[in-house]
Amino acid sequence: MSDFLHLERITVQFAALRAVDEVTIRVPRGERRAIIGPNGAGKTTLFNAITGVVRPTAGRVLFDGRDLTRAPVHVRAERGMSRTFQITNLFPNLTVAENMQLALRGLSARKFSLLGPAALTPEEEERARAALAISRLHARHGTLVKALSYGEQRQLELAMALVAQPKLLLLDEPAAGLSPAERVIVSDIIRALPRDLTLVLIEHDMDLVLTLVDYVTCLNNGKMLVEAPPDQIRTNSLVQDVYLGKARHHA
Ligand SMILES: Nc1ncnc2c1ncn2[C@@H]1O[C@H](COP(=O)(O)OP(=O)(O)OP(=O)(O)O)[C@@H](O)[C@H]1O
Repeated sequence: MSDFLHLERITVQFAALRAVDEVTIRVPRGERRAIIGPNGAGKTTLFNAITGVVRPTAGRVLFDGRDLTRAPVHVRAERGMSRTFQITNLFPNLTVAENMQLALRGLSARKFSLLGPAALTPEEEERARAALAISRLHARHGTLVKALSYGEQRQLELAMALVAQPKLLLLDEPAAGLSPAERVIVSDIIRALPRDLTLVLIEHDMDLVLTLVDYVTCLNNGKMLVEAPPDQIRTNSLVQDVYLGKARHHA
């Protein structure tokens, strides 16, 4: 079977720094993949190269049978990529439902209408309802975003990414800044996502991430360090060295 997402020798150079250095990753359809690595390893830059925020200096991004290396962000979104961000991207003075409506507008040609916000079609209503249900926010649809807990705001970001009905969902540190109880909720939500949805996620919390994914790519200094299933990553001496090495460095 051909790879669903194939990053082929991706290099991203910022002046003298190679933030990503000839990284090749193949993710089959339906796989859940984590990208881990210490601070500055190149995880976010690689994510940005996948979604089109950053143009690789060299290499190719192949997705669902197409070469999207030069495609702009919106074309990748149309082809089925959706992502969440580390920083929150919501409208705090609008309700959950209104934020969902704006996410849907962003996907629709009607976003350029001069006639003001048209009502959602029944099909869009159903998509919003389903995305909120998966993200366990269906009971909060009339709540202002600023009245949500931080964890619920992260759940709403997930719902806004899901409403696009993506084929590939990219999650940028979904558990960052969450309390232990909120982490449990978010990881349960991720675990319960449809199995045919391909997931790539960056996460610093190694204990959490290793329970969520099928396969792990560990980067260090922009380079591929190790690729292995979670149980092998836990005991891998190279991975332990880069994490413990950084921990000693920061101590
Ligand atoms: N736009 C940019 N211009 C210059 N250097 C950059 C830029 N973006 C990232 N870098 C550098 O590239 C390297 C990789 O950064 P990146 O944010 O991809 O790492 P990361 O693994 O996501 O780190 P963290 O876990 O801290 O978020 C770092 O040295 C960073 O300072």
